[in-house]
Formats: sequence, structure tokens, C-alpha cells
Amino acid sequence: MDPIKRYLPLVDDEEAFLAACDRPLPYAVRVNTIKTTVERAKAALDAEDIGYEQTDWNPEILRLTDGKAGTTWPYFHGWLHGQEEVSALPAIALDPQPGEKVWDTCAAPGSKSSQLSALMDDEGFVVANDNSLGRLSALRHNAERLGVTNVAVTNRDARNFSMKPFHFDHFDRTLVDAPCSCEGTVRKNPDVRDQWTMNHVKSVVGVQKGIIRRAIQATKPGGIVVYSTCTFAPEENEAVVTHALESEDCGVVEFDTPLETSPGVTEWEGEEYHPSVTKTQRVYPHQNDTGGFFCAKLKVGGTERRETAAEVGGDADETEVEA
Ligand SMILES: C[S@@+](CC[C@H](N)C(=O)[O-])C[C@H]1O[C@@H](n2cnc3c(N)ncnc32)[C@H](O)[C@@H]1O
Repeated sequence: MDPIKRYLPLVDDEEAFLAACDRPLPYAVRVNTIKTTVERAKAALDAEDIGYEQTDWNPEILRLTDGKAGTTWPYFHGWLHGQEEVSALPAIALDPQPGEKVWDTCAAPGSKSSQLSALMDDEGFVVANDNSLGRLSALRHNAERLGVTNVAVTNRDARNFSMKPFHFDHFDRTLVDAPCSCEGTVRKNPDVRDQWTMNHVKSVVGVQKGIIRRAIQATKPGGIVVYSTCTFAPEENEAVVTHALESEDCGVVEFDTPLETSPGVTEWEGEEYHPSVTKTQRVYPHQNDTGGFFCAKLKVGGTERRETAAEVGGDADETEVEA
């Protein structure tokens, strides 16, 4: 089965959705404001004769019109970072402030961690965690190239992440950019169509639920947790958010994005989800000519429900799956 067709009942324009999924993804770079400005980065691309278009929703994201920039000096010196346009959304929704303590639970290879640092003017503290040592080596390389200095790297399973090494009990904000079945990346990686299985979806859902719960527990009351994936599967999106709402002290909050998005769905294949998941946002490839994405913003507290890390361990028994 072509997994992309599984989601036709969810989209407003089936033909445009299928056509967009078949088109190659435009190559985009994010300007690294820790090292340069958008104007200087644009001048450097002009000097290298590399064409670009500034996206209308985020001046720091440039679509390159003729090829990649990975072998050019502005890239080598960390002025630019190759990052899919729509994947800039979760860090913007998290909205970290300079000086805050931020946990990136699934951080490698570091696109969003370095974006978080840039949004924080490289001030404060970002804990970039991932359970894959190999992928963390790419993250360290990226952090070095991009001149990020407020990041500490940890190599833990986020589901039972310990706060003991830190001198504080809670983070201000936490990002869960979860491992997922990745159909939203089909324009960049058409192989996901052949690799997709329902068994993988079922196994990764257990990991996602464990990580989102630990993220909420590790974030201060009033703090923010953003949960994102690059899958269209409601099992990995709205169902995971519903699980978090039913088991932890949190609620879904609305957030602004200049991208065209669709609200989260409240029903899928006979399952009903929490009504507030309509405040989450789905991005389909045909809406903005990007990859596919899901993003939910949660505020911690307000429900008088606070459970322990040990209880989350129940979810952590599921098979461990990497993106
Ligand atoms: C979607 S990728 C993250 C991409 C990253 N946020 C970025 O922007 O560059 C998901 C990551 O989750 C990691 N992962 C999978 N299971 C995990 C777990 N139990 N704890 C921590 N990280 C995990 C994978 O190794 C993978 O790097």
C-alpha cells in the first residue's frame, strides 16, 4: 500500500496533495543569526552566484533556486544551515527566550537545537539530547560550525531522562521533535513509501508517548512543551497528544503561524481524540510547497495532575525505534 494514499480522507485537495508529494522538495537554508545577518548572508550568496528566494513567512529561511550551498564558504563558516522550511516551525512555536533553560529531547543532528540557540541569542542553556551517539556526532559538528556555545549534549533515552545532573528541577521549555514514520519527508526521501509499515507506526507510538510524558514532567508549571513530527499519521500525532492530555498535567494552546495549515483531526479510523487537538496544526505539502509536518503546543499545569517518572516507565517498555 502507498502510505501517502492512506491520508487522502484528511486533505482538502487530493489531487494537489498527491502531486506535491511527487515533486522534489525545494532546497532551503536557514540563516544562522548567531554568526551573521540575513542581509550579509544574501550578499554572500550573491557573491557566490547562488540564486535564492526569501520565504514570505520567515525572512531567515532562503529557498535556493539552483542547487545546494553545502560546498560554499558561507556554509562552511556557519552562516547557513540546510534546513527544510517547514521544520523551522516547532522552534518558532516553542518561542524560547534568551537566558531560559530549554530541553531538546530528540535533538540530533541539531537543526532545531541550533535554531533554538539562535532564537535565544546563544544565551541561556539548551540541553540537546538524543539516544543515538552516531547522530549526536553530527549534532556536535553542526554546533561547532554554527558557533553555538549555549548547548550541552546528552546521550540518554528521553523517556527516562534524569534531572539529577542539573542544578535545577525543571526546564522552562521543552521540544519533542519525535522519531516517527516520516511520510512527510517523501519529497526529500521517496523511499519512505516502500519502507513504511503499520508495525513501525505501532512501535514508534510507544516511544513518542513515553517521551512526551517525560517532557511534560521535566518542564516547569506554566512552561511550554512543543511536540512535532514529520508524519501525517494521526496515531503518532493527535493520539499521542491525547495520551499526554489524559495522563499528564497540561493543556493544548493555540499558536500563530504565517504558514497555511489545517487543524488537528478529532477522529481517525474509529478512534476519537481529545477535542482540543483542533488547536494543533497539520501542514500538508501542497499548502505551502514544503514537506509535511505536525506541530502541537502544550502548556504545563492547570489540571492538578502531576505523575512521577516511574509511571512513565510503563510506556518505555515499547520497542526503541530511531528516525
Ligand atoms: C526527527 S529526528 C530529530 C531531528 C532533530 N530534532 C533536528 O532538528 O535535527 C528524531 C530523533 O529522535 C532520536 N530518538 C529516537 N528515540 C529516542 C529516545 N527514546 N530518546 C531520545 N532520542 C530518541 C533519534 O535518534 C533521532 O535523532
